[in-house]
Amino acid sequence: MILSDREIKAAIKRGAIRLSPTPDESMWSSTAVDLRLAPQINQWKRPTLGGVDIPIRPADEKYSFPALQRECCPETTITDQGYVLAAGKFILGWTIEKIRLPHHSKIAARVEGKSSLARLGLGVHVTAPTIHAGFGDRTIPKDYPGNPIQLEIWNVGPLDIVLVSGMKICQLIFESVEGTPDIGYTGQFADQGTGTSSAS
Ligand SMILES: O=c1ccn([C@H]2C[C@H](O)[C@@H](COP(=O)(O)OP(=O)(O)OP(=O)(O)O)O2)c(=O)[nH]1
Repeated sequence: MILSDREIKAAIKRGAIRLSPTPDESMWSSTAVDLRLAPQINQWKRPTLGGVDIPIRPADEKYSFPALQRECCPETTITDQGYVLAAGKFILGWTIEKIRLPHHSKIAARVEGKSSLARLGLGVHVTAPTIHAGFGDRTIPKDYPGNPIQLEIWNVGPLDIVLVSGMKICQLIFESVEGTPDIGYTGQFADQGTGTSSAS
């Protein structure tokens, strides 16, 4: 079941969802909360060894997706003039907001686009919107704010689109999970955005 704004705020209050910084009033709608674009973006360049072989990569950290991202997806910063995402281009971005979903809280989320941007051809993920129960919750300290969400930003429209740091870029939809998951989120992106993984 999708949580209403009231339920999301109540969950934040009791610590079942952590979202920081706290969204301002302009970021709320009835069943979602907007998130903003951080200044750091990453652009893919071709790997030196040719194609990408993620499906057959050994489970060794040095061959992992985060390692590939470190090697082939250098970071740049959006300037005050903004970043022009040309028609047909694809970059990775981050949300300013960090999120933590304690897995015992039985809440998961989905990151989705905003219609006003989608109508221009701007997308924020490529078929992978799942934010797992337990995301951002691997680090134990109670006051740990969680991790940012990485956005797969693409422009399929005919116009170049200027991305500005701090703009509302996507929205989060929260869902209640039936039953308590056995495990939290321990996948390869568990530490993303913390400075300890490629995706930071
Ligand atoms: O647009 C998105 C979607 C997901 N995530 C984060 C939250 C999610 O909990 C985690 C893992 O997502 P997913 O399960 O889709 O990744 P995977 O490719 O299956 O990797 P793994 O199995 O290691 O988790 O990545 C993002 O940062 N951005």
